Amino acid sequence: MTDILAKIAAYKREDVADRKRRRAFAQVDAAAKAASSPRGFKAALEAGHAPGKLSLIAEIKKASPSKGLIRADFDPPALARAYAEGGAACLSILTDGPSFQGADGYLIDARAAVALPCIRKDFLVDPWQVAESRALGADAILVILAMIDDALAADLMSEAARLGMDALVEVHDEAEMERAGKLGSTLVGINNRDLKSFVVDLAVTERLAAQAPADALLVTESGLFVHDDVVRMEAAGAKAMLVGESLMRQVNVAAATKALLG
Ligand SMILES: O=P(O)(O)OC[C@@H](O)[C@@H](O)c1c[nH]c2ccccc12
Repeated sequence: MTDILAKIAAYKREDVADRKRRRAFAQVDAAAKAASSPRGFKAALEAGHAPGKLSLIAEIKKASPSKGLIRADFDPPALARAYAEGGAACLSILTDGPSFQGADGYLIDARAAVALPCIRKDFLVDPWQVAESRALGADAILVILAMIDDALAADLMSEAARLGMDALVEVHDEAEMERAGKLGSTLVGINNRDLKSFVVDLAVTERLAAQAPADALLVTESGLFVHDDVVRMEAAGAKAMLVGESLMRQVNVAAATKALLG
């Protein structure tokens, strides 16, 4: 059986080919350059952490392949405002439709509702998508090393830099952490979830943090539910955290965000 990442990569390549047929690169690039200025995603994470406090990237996610529907009452601008009120430093917005019930419009609408920097949470397999992300207003992109080779990762990162965006380079094991270092990543996310098996284990961050590039800002991703998890991840060396499900399941998202931050 092919894993979910391979399946997603296959439909993304088709989707990008289709989008490229409908829109020339020059058009996307012009839209990227005309978009609202990047808000400084990494800078906001740096400014937001202190001893005893991790910066929060709060995720707007309706559904996922591992959990199915997570939140039925789904209003991205209202969620963005609740996260901002709760103390998030940045937002993450899923734009992938087939697996996460996301949409490009959710990024546009959530970002317009707040002043926080936003990362487009999607699966990038072509530099064309980086300019598209900026055109949608994204302040950062996600580079999932489990999905692509180093040459493509380097292309995505340089395209992000060209457009003034940060790149969050996501790793899940030692080999990927080594690749992140060689790529010169300064914003590294350790995903506690194995995207192939969906197994989540906070010990992944504890195991890999020590191997992170010395000058990188370390983000722990996935599977954080309570403040004790946050304390544990800070002790492991994380400076920021990416949290979706546990906050998306709450009725009062602002209060839950404050409680998680402690
Ligand atoms: O909902 P969680 O367990 O708090 O996880 C959030 C985030 O880390 C997760 O959505 C994520 C991390 N990397 C990804 C890559 C693609 C899609 C989703 C993700």
